[in-house]
This record gives sequence, C-alpha cells and structure tokens, in this order.
Amino acid sequence: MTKTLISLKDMSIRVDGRTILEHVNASVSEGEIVTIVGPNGSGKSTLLRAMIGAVSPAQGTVKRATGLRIGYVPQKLALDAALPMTVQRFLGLPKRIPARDAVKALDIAGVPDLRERQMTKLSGGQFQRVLLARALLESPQLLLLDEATQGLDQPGAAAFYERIEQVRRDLGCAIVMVSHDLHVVMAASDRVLCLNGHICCEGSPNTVADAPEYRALFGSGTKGTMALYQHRHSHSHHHDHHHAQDKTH
Ligand SMILES: Nc1ncnc2c1ncn2[C@@H]1O[C@H](COP(=O)(O)OP(=O)(O)OP(=O)(O)O)[C@@H](O)[C@H]1O
Repeated sequence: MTKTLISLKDMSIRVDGRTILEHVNASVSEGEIVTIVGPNGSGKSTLLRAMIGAVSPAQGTVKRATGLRIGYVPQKLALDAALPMTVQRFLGLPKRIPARDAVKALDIAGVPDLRERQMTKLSGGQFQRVLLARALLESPQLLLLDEATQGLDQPGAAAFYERIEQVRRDLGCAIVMVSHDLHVVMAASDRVLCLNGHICCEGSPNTVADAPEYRALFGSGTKGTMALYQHRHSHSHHHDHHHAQDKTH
C-alpha cells in the first residue's frame, strides 16, 4: 500500500490576524508529483512552509510520517555577491560535507561539473540546480520546490522539470512543487492542487485545466499552451541533455 508522507487536515493558517489559508485538506503519498498552482498571494509558499513546519496552523493539523526526510528548495535565495564561496562550500553550509557527497548530489541535479565554481558566477539555471543538489543531500523522501524555475527561460524551465522527473525516478521521492509555469508544470504532474486561500479544485492536470474554478482564475488560454507543451514534452526527453547543457555552459 502506498504510504502517506504528509497529511493536512482542515488546516487554516493565520498571519498577523489575517487568514491566509483555510480548511485545507491535502495529502502527499510516496513517489507522487503534486503541483500547486494559484494566483499571486494565494498561499502557495505558505502551504509549503506549513508542510516543513515553518508556520503552525491556527486550526487543523499537519501530520508528517515519523522521521520523514524533507528537501526544500526555496523561492529565492540572495547571496552576498561580495562573499566568495564555491559550490562545494555552499553545499556544506552550515556543516562541511565530504566532496563525494557534493559530487553525488550535483550529479543527480544534472550539473556534475560545478563543484569548484563560484556561486556568484553561476547562471540562473545553474544556481537552481545547485539549490536542488543542496535539497538532495539528505536523500529526501519528499522534495518541496517553491517556484524553482523563476527567472529561467522556457527551455531552461522544461529541462529543469525533466530533471525533476528523473530525480523522482532515481530516488523514488515524492515531489511537491509550486509554479507559475502552468503549461510546463502541469504536464509533469500526477496531481494538481489549485489554490486560492483554499483548495479550489484538484485532480489530474487535465481535470484541473477543465475545472470551472481553475478557468475562472486562469482563463481558458492555458489549456492551449498546456496541450502544446504536452506535445513538445512527449518528444523532448531525448533532448534533456541538450537543454541541460544549454543552461550549464
Ligand atoms: N510572513 C508574512 N507576514 C505577513 N504576511 C505574509 C507572510 N507570509 C505570507 N504573507 C501573506 O500571505 C499571503 C500568501 O502569501 P504566499 O507567499 O503564501 O502566496 P503565494 O501564493 O506563494 O504568492 P506568490 O505567487 O506571489 O509567490 C500573501 O497575502 C502574503 O502577503
């Protein structure tokens, strides 16, 4: 039987007396890819933060499987450009890690050659891969990605998501990701949650794209771009390497 890694029951979150999320019921099982979509300010990041335990529910519960290992890729990470730091060093914060652990994580993240490079000299795509490598260090059973492709162009984002699917195949971890790239992300997901302070609708990518609640939020235009991406996506696996390399050189 598939194990439930995390479950949220009737969860509400309040920040500064304002309700950000209410009555959220959701769970994530072993090995599945769940995408959270929703307009700006709809509570997507807050939902991930509730999953890792960074914010506490005002009502309801968040239950994590005992000893659950979570890897988290945050939405933004500002590094001081004046501070020289290699990728190896960054991966070893706060505690140094052996080079072989860094090599392995970077390899899984699809950037095996970046270990000696300076963090501030990386491209946007390379930086995101290093953040992914960092989240993979603890062999997570659940990987949480918050807008991990922000600032990447479409081929870069597509290559990133293809890598995520590869990570899931290799490590068998479940993945929960937040994204604005609806057309790209939804094709890679088993399940989509559409959020707007509460869960408006959920289901397979196609079910959600057809749901009136989703269309009310995003219009029907995304259906077309999603179909376009699914078509491209089904042909693009062979090119993963090229895309990834596009972003790493
Ligand atoms: N620490 C905080 N203090 C005050 N308000 C907060 C805090 N964190 C989030 N909020 C508010 O909660 C709401 C949801 O924010 P959240 O970042 O979860 O949304 P989001 O869907 O991830 O948005 P975006 O797509 O813009 O990243 C917003 O109105 C935001 O202003």
